[in-house]
Amino acid sequence: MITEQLYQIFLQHPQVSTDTRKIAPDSIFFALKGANFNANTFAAQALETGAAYAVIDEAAYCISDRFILVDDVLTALQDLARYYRKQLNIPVIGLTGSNGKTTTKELINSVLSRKFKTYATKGNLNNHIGVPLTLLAISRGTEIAIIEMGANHQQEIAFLCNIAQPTHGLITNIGRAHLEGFGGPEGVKKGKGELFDFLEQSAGTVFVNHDDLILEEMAFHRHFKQVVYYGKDETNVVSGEILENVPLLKIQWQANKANQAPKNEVQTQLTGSYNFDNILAAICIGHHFKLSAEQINSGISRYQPENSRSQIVQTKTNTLICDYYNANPSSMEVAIKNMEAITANKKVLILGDMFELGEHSSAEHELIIKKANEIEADQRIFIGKGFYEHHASFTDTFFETTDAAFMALKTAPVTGATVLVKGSRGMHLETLLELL
Ligand SMILES: CC(=O)N[C@H]1[C@@H](OP(=O)(O)OP(=O)(O)OC[C@H]2O[C@@H](n3ccc(=O)[nH]c3=O)[C@H](O)[C@@H]2O)O[C@H](CO)[C@@H](O)[C@@H]1O[C@H](C)C(=O)N[C@@H](C)C(=O)N[C@H](CCC(=O)N[C@@H](CCC[C@@H](N)C(=O)O)C(=O)O)C(=O)O
Ligand SMILES: Nc1ncnc2c1ncn2[C@@H]1O[C@H](COP(=O)(O)OP(=O)(O)OP(=O)(O)O)[C@@H](O)[C@H]1O
Ligand SMILES: C[C@@H](N)C(=O)N[C@H](C)C(=O)O
Repeated sequence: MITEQLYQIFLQHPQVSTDTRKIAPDSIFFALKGANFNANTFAAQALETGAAYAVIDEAAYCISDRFILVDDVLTALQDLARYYRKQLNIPVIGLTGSNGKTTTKELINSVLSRKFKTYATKGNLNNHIGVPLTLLAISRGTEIAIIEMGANHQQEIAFLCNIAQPTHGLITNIGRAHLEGFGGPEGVKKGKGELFDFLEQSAGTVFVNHDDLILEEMAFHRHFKQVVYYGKDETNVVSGEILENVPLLKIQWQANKANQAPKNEVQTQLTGSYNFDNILAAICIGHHFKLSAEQINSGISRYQPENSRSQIVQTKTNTLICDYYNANPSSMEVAIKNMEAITANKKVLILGDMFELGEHSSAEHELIIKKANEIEADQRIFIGKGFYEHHASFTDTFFETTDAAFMALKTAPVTGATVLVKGSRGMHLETLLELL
C-alpha cells in the first residue's frame, strides 16, 4: 500500500499502537519486529483488542481487509510520519546534542506551552522508531512541535531530520558521548552537525549557544537564514548568568540588552551549573516565539526534573543528586564540577561506569577518577569494571559490580552527606538508593 492510502486511513484513525499490551482503541497497529518477538504474530490479537487496522509485512498473516500488507512495517511507519509531518504547517523545533536534550526539550515545552498548543517528544522517544511515533502523535491544532533526536552513529540525525523536517533547530552541545558508534569526538561533531546541515539546506533557523566554541564554529562555517545567539555575554539576543546554585539554580536573564530591556530573575527546580545552558536555550526560544518575560519565567520555574536526571532526593540520612539515567565523560565532568561548586558539609561521589565508549573507555574512566580527585570530597566510590581497572593507582574505594557496592554500603552506610549518584543506565545504580 502506498503512503497516501495509509495516510487516508490514518486520518480516520489518528492513533498508532505498537504493543498489544497497550492497544489504543480504534488505532492503527504497526507490527514491528524486535529482539524477542515478530509482532506480525500479534496482529490479529491487536484487532481483537480494539485496533481498527493492523499494518503487517508478512502475507501469511493477512486474513482480512483490516490487515494492511506493506513491504516493511518500520519503513511504512517512518514514511507515514514523514507524510503526516508535511501536512502540518507549523514550526517544528528539532533538538539534538550529546547531553541535556531531554531536559532542554522539557524546558522548551514548559515555556512555549504558556502561550501555544505544543507537542513535545514524550520521555526519550528520540530514535528511528520514537521520532515517527512522536510525529504521528501530534494532534491537529498543535501550534508548535518540539522533537528530540537521539543518535549513536553517523547519518542517524540526517535520517531523522528527513522525517521530522525541522524548521528550527538546537544542538545542546557536542560532548564525549557514544564515542564508539560515532568513531570518536570529531565523529560526534559531524553526526550531530547533520541537524545544522539540514537547517542550512532548508533555510531554517538555528539557536546557538555563543559560549560554546564548538557550536559557534559549527554555525560560523554554515550559511543559515537565521541564527539566534544566546550566552553569558550581553551582546547575545538573550543573555544570562547564574545568581545562585545552592543546590537549585537561580538565574538572571535579559533579552536584547541594546534595547535596555529589563533584567529578569527566575528560580528554577534544577540543580547543576550545566543546566544553565539548557535553561537559557529555552528562554531564548521562548523569546524568539514572542512570549512575555512572565510567560517565560513561569515555564522555567514550573519545570521539575524527573526520571533520575539531576534529581534532588532528600532521604532520612542524605541529600542525593540522582543522575543515573545516563553517563558519559562530558556529563560526568560537569556533574563533578557541580559537586565542587555546591555548598555541603560532607560530599560523597558514587560514580558508575560509562558505556558505549569503545576504544576510548579505559582512558576516559581513568580521566574521570583524576577529575573526581581534583575536588574536595569526603569519599569517592567507583563502581564497575571500567573504573575498577584503575583501582591500583588510586586510594579511593572501588567495586567491580553494583551488587558488591550494595553489600559494602549495607555494612558501612554513607550518612549526613550530599551524594552524587551518577553512572550509565545499565549500571543500575538505582538499586543503591534504599541504602542511602
Ligand atoms: C520495536 C520496539 O518497540 N522495541 C521495544 C522492545 O524491544 P524488543 O526488541 O525487546 O522488542 P520485542 O521483541 O519485545 O517486541 C517486538 C514488537 O512486538 C511488540 N509486542 C511484543 C509482545 C507482545 O505481547 N505484544 C506486542 O505487540 C512490541 O511492542 C514490539 O513492538 O521492548 C524494549 C523494552 O521495553 C524497548 O526498549 C524497545 O524499544 C526500542 C529500543 C525502541 O527503539 N523504542 C523507541 C520507541 C524509542 O525511541 N526508544 C527510546 C530509546 C531511544 C534511545 O536509546 N536513544 C539514544 C540514541 C539513539 C540510538 C539509536 N541508534 C537506537 O538504535 O536507538 C539516546 O542516546 O538518546 C526509549 O524507549 O527511551
Ligand atoms: N548541558 C549539559 N552539559 C553536560 N551535561 C548535561 C547537560 N545537561 C544535562 N547534562 C547531563 O546529562 C544527564 C541527562 O540529561 P538529559 O536526559 O537531559 O540528556 P539527554 O541528552 O536527553 O540524554 P538521553 O538522550 O540519554 O536522554 C543529566 O542528568 C546531566 O547529568
Ligand atoms: C539510555 C541511552 N540512551 C544512553 O544514554 N546510554 C548511555 C550509554 C548510558 O546509559 O549512559
